Amino acid sequence: MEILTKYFTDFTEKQINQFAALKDLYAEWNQKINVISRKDLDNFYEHHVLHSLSIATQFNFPDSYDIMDLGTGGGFPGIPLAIFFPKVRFHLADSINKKLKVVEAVTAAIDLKNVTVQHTRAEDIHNKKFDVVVSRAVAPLKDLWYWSKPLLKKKPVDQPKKITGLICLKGGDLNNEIAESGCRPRIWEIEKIFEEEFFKKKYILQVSSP
Ligand SMILES: C[S@@+](CC[C@H](N)C(=O)[O-])C[C@H]1O[C@@H](n2cnc3c(N)ncnc32)[C@H](O)[C@@H]1O
Repeated sequence: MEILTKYFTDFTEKQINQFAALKDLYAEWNQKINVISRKDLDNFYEHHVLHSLSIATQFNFPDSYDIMDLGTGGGFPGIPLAIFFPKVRFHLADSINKKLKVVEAVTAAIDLKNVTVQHTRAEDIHNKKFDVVVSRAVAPLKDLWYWSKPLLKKKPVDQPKKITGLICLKGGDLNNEIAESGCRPRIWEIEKIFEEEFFKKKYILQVSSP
């Protein structure tokens, strides 16, 4: 937990309690349904929670936002972001239903009211639109953008600064992946935000809505 308060100093008591409860909840649920690797469980707050919250260091989502977490698995980055932005609505979708059982159990246990879940492939959602799609460790940028584009609200012409589009967490050498995607994402190096070794060569990418 200290690694969170090292970088974020304005949590409410409710947020502190919610973040603090996560580790035991995931340790317990992970024995039944594997959503995070055993090794990562030892570094749970750094590898999962802080990594997810890197997005919150660069984007201050307005309360009116609807955000989808595409391929949320056990709830990353969606659950940490939903705790961080308690008035923003988060829709966590995954194609594997049993992982969503973990999301439902965790959100219920910490009384996180701004999260909905959907068992679906992203490409099968046709009746919802979002201000932003977030995603971590799901697919190459090309596929993520292909799936996200129809799910995104159009960028209003009179609000050029509005935060829009696909915001995804990626690692390693991105040159080929970006070239193959045909997108021109904005890129942030997480190692410039958080000093821990884990964040070397990890990036936040944003492709704005058309
Ligand atoms: C490696 S896991 C990552 C889970 C989570 N985002 C995280 O970072 O811990 C990838 C997840 O993406 C989901 N997934 C892959 N393609 C998908 C799609 N087209 N629509 C919805 N979920 C998808 C998989 O079911 C899996 O749970």
